Amino acid sequence: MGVAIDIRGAEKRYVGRKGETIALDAVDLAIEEGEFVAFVGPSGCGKSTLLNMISGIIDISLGTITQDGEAVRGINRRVGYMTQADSVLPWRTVADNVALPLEYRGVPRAERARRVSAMLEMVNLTGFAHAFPKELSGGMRKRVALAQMLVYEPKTLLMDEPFGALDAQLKLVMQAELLKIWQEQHKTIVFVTHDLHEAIALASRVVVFSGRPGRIKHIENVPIPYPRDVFKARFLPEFEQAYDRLWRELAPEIEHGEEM
Ligand SMILES: Nc1ncnc2c1ncn2[C@@H]1O[C@H](COP(=O)(O)OP(=O)(O)OP(=O)(O)O)[C@@H](O)[C@H]1O
Repeated sequence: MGVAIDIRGAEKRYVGRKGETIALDAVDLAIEEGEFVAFVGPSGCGKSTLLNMISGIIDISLGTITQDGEAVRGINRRVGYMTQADSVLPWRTVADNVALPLEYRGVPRAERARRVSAMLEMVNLTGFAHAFPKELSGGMRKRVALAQMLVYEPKTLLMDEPFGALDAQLKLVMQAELLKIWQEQHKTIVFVTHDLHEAIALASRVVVFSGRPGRIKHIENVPIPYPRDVFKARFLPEFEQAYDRLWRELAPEIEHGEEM
């Protein structure tokens, strides 16, 4: 197993009307192939900025990010990205939404149909191929977004609070499904969340960012073996210990809020 994503001295400065904002400062992190890493930190510490830089949507100001040994320049085609707002189009059916990334890549129609139906089966949406997004529940929409991200088989998944809007029970169901997919398909996952329980239940490492400018403050290895049961994991003593350590690191950052 090698390094999937290598972040070295990463810095991001935004220049706006009010002057310059240092969103991220001197971030060093190597994410191994097949790892599940969670990012936590106060609002505005640059978590989304870092995902955007890994995906190549925005440029890095200083430092380097490499994916599979190659510097990320421009859109990074090796990652699948699920942002907070899902990209499900209301005028397309579920199947046509899932097919979208394959259409962009010029995959022929027959192969598209085959891959879309396999993907819908994987996310338990087979009976909804011809439904429109407005006919779906919140959880089903998330599954469409998940299928859309997975359909072109990226090795690395970037997920920015993908389950943030779901109720607690549905969140657990989606977490369990994601862990299953991660284990079956040997993906590398970088997962941003505000929910410490979610970070510990899913990730092998939890990275805590400080308030702005975002720096890595602490990295916690979660000593809970896989396969994990997200429903039961939180009752393990290892979970509670990890939670205590992480909360001690995170709480002061949240209390200080953003440095204005
Ligand atoms: N395009 C931009 N122009 C100027 N400043 C920006 C821009 N995008 C983000 N910022 C600033 O950079 C900082 C980091 O933002 P970012 O969205 O990455 O944080 P975050 O940790 O993902 O926050 P949240 O948890 O609230 O989603 C914030 O202070 C934000 O205001």
